[in-house]
Amino acid sequence: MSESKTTRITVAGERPYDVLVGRGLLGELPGMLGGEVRKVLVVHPRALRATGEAVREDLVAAGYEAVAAEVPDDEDAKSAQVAAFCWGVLGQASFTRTDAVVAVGGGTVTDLAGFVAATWLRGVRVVHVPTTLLGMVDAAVGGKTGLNTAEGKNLVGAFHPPAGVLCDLATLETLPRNDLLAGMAEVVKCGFVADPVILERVEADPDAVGDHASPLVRELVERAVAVKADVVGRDLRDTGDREVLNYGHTLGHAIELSERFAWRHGAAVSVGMVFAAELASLAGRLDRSVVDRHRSVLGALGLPLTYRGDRWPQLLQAMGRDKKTRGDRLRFVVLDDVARPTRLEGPDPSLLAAAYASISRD
Ligand SMILES: NC(=O)c1ccc[n+]([C@@H]2O[C@H](COP(=O)([O-])OP(=O)(O)OC[C@H]3O[C@@H](n4cnc5c(N)ncnc54)[C@H](O)[C@@H]3O)[C@@H](O)[C@H]2O)c1
Ligand SMILES: O=C(O)C(=O)C[C@@H](O)[C@H](O)[C@H](O)COP(=O)(O)O
Ligand SMILES: [Zn+2]
Repeated sequence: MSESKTTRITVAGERPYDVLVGRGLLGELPGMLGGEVRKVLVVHPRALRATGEAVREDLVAAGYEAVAAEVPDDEDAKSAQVAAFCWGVLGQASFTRTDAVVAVGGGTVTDLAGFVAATWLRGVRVVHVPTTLLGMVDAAVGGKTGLNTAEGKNLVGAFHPPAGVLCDLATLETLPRNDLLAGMAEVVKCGFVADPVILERVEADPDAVGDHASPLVRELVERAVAVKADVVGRDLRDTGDREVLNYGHTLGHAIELSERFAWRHGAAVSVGMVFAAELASLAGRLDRSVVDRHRSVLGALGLPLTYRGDRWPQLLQAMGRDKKTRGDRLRFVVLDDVARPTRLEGPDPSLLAAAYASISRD
């Protein structure tokens, strides 16, 4: 894990692909696009206009016909309207099945661009260039794509693995600290469900976690990508093992809807993990010390641990639309211990209310 070299993590599957972690990785883009590609759509958010344009110009200089699609920042990118705008650009430029999409941005942009690539002509190649920590450690890896609807988070989507992922750590230089720390919620998630060393590293030096240039951040990116690559390599389509990556998301996604998508995803997942830990403890499965550890690790990163008490009825309704729900039976990823994830199926409503009471505030 040296600072100068590039780390390659391969994701297994029908078409294995590489996630590269390092600095100055854009030169790898043509290799990841593959020999057949002639046209490339570069999808980027408004905030990254200069970066998106630089990527487009590099591709033109490398002999591609490259066009850009600038999309809104944040969750506004993940809508059917924005996907339709991208389809329009692809259609106007006559993209064929041997052409490709490149996503340059955070998780919202990789989710959108991945969905556009999954649906254009029923599937063209996509390469992700994540520019947020969350994008690098989670959203760009694994092939889940998604759009939000008025009723909830990621309710529309497809499984469409990328041809490759370039995690260029230099892009984190401009990322606001709050966004870096929100992304760390997903890193901590990987620690709780699979890799306890992540938790030990964060506990040992929480200040370094907020410094994008620290070697610790690089190690955490590599560890989290390794966890995700291992899980999605075994269960791309979320039929079993992959559910563990949804730890904290049942309540987390409901909070995002309740906040009309104004909260960062990682912040909502942070509260969701504390809730899941309390639930597991009340169900007699998880030791209190591990619940306390959730609060101390996430709290040390300045992530939220509580949510509004008055929103419980709406949250409960939104959780009914979670993808793990079967019929009217809510299902939660919970822990028996650190790195021992399991499921809690159809918990009693009083248990859910008690767990929520322990994380709610006025
Ligand atoms: N598909 C998956 O497996 C998966 C996994 C985890 C999260 N997600 C999704 O990812 C999304 C969250 O992603 P996110 O936290 O990256 O949010 P985001 O994409 O909204 O990015 C956060 C903000 O940072 C800006 N930004 C991006 N890169 C920047 C940079 N280098 N410098 C300065 N500003 C920059 C963006 O324009 C945006 O305003 C959610 O929609 C979530 O559902 C998907
Ligand atoms: O990759 C997965 O699987 C995950 O659950 C990772 C999550 O961090 C991510 O937020 C994902 O988009 C949630 O998926 P969903 O199926 O609950 O929409
Ligand atoms: Zn997530």
